[in-house]
Amino acid sequence: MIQLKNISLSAANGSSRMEILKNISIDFKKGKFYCITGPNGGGKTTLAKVIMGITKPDSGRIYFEGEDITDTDITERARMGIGYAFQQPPRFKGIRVIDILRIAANGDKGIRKSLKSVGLCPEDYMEREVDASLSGGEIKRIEIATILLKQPKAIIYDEPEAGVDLWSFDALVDVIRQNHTNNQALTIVITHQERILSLADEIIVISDGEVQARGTAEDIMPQLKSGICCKFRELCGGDDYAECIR
Ligand SMILES: Nc1ncnc2c1ncn2[C@@H]1O[C@H](COP(=O)(O)OP(=O)(O)OP(=O)(O)O)[C@@H](O)[C@H]1O
Repeated sequence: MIQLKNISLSAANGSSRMEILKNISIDFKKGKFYCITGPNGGGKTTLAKVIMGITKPDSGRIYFEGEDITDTDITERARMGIGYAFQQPPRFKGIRVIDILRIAANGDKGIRKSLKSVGLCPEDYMEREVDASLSGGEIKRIEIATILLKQPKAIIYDEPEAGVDLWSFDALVDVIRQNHTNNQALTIVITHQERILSLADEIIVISDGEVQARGTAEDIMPQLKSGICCKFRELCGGDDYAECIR
């Protein structure tokens, strides 16, 4: 459904250039649940931004449902049915929560339900502005409600757990899982959380701009836990993965 072919990207680093993504090729299949994990700074968010059309790769091609979308931007990709929940969602001063939900839903249908599904009381939030007054966890949940209303064919969540309290986290994981089961959308979650990783049909480990390992949760989880996953032992100095990313 989404195919990445030989994606490379570098950025200026003083007088030289730093390779952020190194020749990444991944074929994300329709209806599957993927998790992308790996150490901080490994290239996960950059890869998500390349898929969404926020960042253009130096080389390589991106395909969606067989169509080459490399030269399209985020608006076109969203229109085609690719949704992205930012690691740090943007804020819009002067725009109310209900306004962005209405745009997503193309009307009022399902708005209240979507807010409730992410654990927010509609009465408390619909008239609030999507500005700095919302906490990190609140804006993250509102963004997820927006994306679920759009019902994209493919959804990328960038660390949905970030800033969300433990109790709400459990509910949020259920929302992501249920949406995946009900809509059979392609789901890609960038995460460090074992609870989400364990839901994956496939886990892709990205470190140092490269795919270091991939496989089922059954295959990869024990490797992540014992720190023997490819370069992790080297990166962690022998500590286990959980310690490495803490
Ligand atoms: N525009 C840029 N210019 C220079 N360096 C960049 C740029 N964007 C990303 N980087 C660097 O590329 C590397 C990968 O960043 P990225 O945000 O993709 O990592 P990540 O795996 O998502 O990390 P985290 O788990 O902390 O979210 C980092 O070293 C980051 O500093």
